[in-house]
Amino acid sequence: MADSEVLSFEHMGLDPRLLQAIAEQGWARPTLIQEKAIPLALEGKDLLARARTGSGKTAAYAIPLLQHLLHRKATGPVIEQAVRGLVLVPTKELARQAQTMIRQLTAYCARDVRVVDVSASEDFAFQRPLLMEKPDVVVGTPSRVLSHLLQGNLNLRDSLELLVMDEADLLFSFGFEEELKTLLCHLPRIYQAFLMSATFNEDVQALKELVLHNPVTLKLQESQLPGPDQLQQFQVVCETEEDKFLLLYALLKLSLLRGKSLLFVNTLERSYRLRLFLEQFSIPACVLNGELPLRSRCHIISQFNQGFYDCVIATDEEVLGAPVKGKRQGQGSKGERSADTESGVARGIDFHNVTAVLNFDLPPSPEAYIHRAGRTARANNPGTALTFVLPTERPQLKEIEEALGGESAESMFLPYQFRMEEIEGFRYRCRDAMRSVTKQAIREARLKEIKEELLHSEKLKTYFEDNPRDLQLLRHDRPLHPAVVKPHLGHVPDYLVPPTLRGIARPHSRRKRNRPFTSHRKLKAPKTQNPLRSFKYTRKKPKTPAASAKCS
Ligand SMILES: Nc1ncnc2c1ncn2[C@@H]1O[C@H](COP(=O)(O)OP(=O)(O)OP(=O)(O)O)[C@@H](O)[C@H]1O
Repeated sequence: MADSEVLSFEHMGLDPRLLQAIAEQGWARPTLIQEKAIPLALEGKDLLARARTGSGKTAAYAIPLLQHLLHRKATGPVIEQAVRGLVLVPTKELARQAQTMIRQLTAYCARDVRVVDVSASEDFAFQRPLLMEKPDVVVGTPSRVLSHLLQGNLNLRDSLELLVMDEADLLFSFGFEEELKTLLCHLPRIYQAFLMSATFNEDVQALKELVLHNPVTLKLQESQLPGPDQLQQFQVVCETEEDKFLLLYALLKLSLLRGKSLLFVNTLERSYRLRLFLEQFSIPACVLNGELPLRSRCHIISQFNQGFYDCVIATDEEVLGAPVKGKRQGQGSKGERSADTESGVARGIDFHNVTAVLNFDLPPSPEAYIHRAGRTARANNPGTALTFVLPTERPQLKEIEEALGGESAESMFLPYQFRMEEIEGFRYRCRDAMRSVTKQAIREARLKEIKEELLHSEKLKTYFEDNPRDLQLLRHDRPLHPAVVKPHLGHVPDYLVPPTLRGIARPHSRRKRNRPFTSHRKLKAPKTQNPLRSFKYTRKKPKTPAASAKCS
């Protein structure tokens, strides 16, 4: 649709205070899902909305929710203060993110619309008085909201008018089913409801029947991920596991991969393995997983968004409850979740300006691929996703490709041609580093990190509340296993840098601690800039062996 035909926020009949907040966000026009969903929601329709990752679904439900509340207060008879909006999300990080977005949108009407995230604190006693004040909107995970309902801290039966379920496909999948069903018994018979997600599965269908009444289904025709002009998707076949480590080493150590990157692995164990491996070369990285305390997780995300770290290693493995073997992400481990189990902590998180997502391990399902790759190329920003594939994993990659792009003749994954023989000189040091990362070292590192983060978490709670500036001194990428760090490996001798890369490789050196990126590094990558900048991809076989590794 041409720009001129896009319905603007100004023409949606929104409260001026909302418009002011939207303008402050710098959003010139609604995204496609916002343009379609907001008017329908304002008409009072139930919505089942699927739109691609990073397309602004949070505001697509938050804006009509807030408009409804503001309109109700401004025009109706004086009404009793009550909780009229409920936003359910599958993880605590998402609850925090949703609350933040709602707070930003209510910047000019904060007195009229109050929001409380009930997942933010472990402490029920702390939340009870907040809920007694009857905030207009409550945000939380189903289990937390249900606990408050059962304890009598929250009553929705007489007041709820609007229910939102974000990442709806996950809400049922990770054992929330029973809790959700019980929770729904505490809601009134009639309310407006929105179900939102980037991916739908049969659980969404079940939820739809439980909560929606004659909904409008918005399955936007756009693909589940941004198009190739915004998101470039590559795959690289690595012959062995060792090749994966070697290639990653070269990409990071020679700064062939520039900007902020998210590395995805399939298990917690792998995330620490990778971190300890990189650590030996003085390549700092944080690990982000659901085993860490919530405050640490949120702090890592916030620091990453502020530019403190180049590299975060994330896992979408379910933690604290045994992951269910052979189960796809987003598919039912129903009823098997322990009270605090959460799904992958990166799901739905709005990481800012990620230039590249690296699937160091092949995602276990097409849904997992979508949600991982969707952490880059968000809003209008460009991004790159690079997937490492072992020869035995080719059939799974094909499955992902077919699920995403159909059986179109042209592969959606561009081959990332890399001449591994050029980095053979690094193999010995990589092998050596891999050998140092024993199971014992991983166990110790994991334990150490948890202990440290629990300590941090307490500090974050008390001291840093009064000294927010000091938060910046707390880092999550310090070496976990100093005993295995080999200072000489931090240096890359010139003779090891492949001749074809000499002009472009910038051997990575550990940055000074406690410093975020200098301001120029915070800048977004220009649209045309490919973070995997040192190589060009070719759809056809290169004519000469060197043709695939051209300097940009
Ligand atoms: N109209 C808009 N114009 C520009 N940017 C926007 C607009 N609306 C939202 N955004 C930005 O887009 C980014 C992604 O938004 P959001 O997190 O809501 O995406 P999402 O669709 O929920 O993604 P996911 O499916 O991954 O959870 C955010 O940084 C948000 O500030």
